[in-house]
Amino acid sequence: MADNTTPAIELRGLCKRYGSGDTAVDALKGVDMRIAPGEVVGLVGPSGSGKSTLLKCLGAVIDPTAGQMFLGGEAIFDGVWKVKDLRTLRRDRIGFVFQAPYLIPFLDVTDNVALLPMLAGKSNKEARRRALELLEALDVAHRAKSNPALLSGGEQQRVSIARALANNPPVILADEPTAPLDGERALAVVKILNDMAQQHQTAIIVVTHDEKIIPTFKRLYHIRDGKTYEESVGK
Ligand SMILES: Nc1ncnc2c1ncn2[C@@H]1O[C@H](COP(=O)(O)OP(=O)(O)OP(=O)(O)O)[C@@H](O)[C@H]1O
Repeated sequence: MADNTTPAIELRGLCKRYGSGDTAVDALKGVDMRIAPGEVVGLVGPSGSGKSTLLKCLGAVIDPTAGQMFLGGEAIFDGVWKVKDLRTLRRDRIGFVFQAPYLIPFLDVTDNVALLPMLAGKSNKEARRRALELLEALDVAHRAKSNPALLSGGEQQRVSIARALANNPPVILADEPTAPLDGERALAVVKILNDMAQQHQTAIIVVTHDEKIIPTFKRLYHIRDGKTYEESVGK
């Protein structure tokens, strides 16, 4: 990453300890990371190495124990949370894509995507316009009025990506987003994430075990025993 860019995400010495005393587990032991706006990086590591813990800290779902986290140059954690309203931080500044799409079954596809902008204060009409624009971009607009359960796995995952992008967050955290998809669909999802990152200058971290997509990352972070190691693949 170029040194003169303010990173979209920066971690300095991030630590997470679960529990205390004899049973304490140090899941993150001083993690450093810098990710530029528009960059998509992979995060790989064996089971139990700390991948989920890192995403949960970054997503403000759990509290780190020590270290610093910055979003767009702003310290959001520095030993303690520096932002008062973590719910708003999660809603407006971080998009999540999970292994399972977790679409709401009683809302149609458009409303699944429009829900977050509505919660963020957009009018119904504006939120639905934004949702349709994203569904169009993700090539799933023909399913806009469908019940999500009727979509294929690949279509559902594209809808969940549209939902993650709906509030235009500067950061997207994707946890095994291609795990249930076959090779072609997995690569299509990675291409969408890369295109979206470029178009919107979104920084994206993709946690993955998926051998099909690992070679597509220009930068990979390996995590082992709570420490990260960077690999520049230089595609
Ligand atoms: N709530 C918790 N309480 C105590 N220990 C935990 C908790 N969550 C995770 N751990 C421990 O922290 C370490 C890192 O776990 P984490 O789930 O972050 O790994 P991971 O790399 O995501 O693993 P996987 O690929 O299997 O999902 C492991 O030793 C795990 O047992």
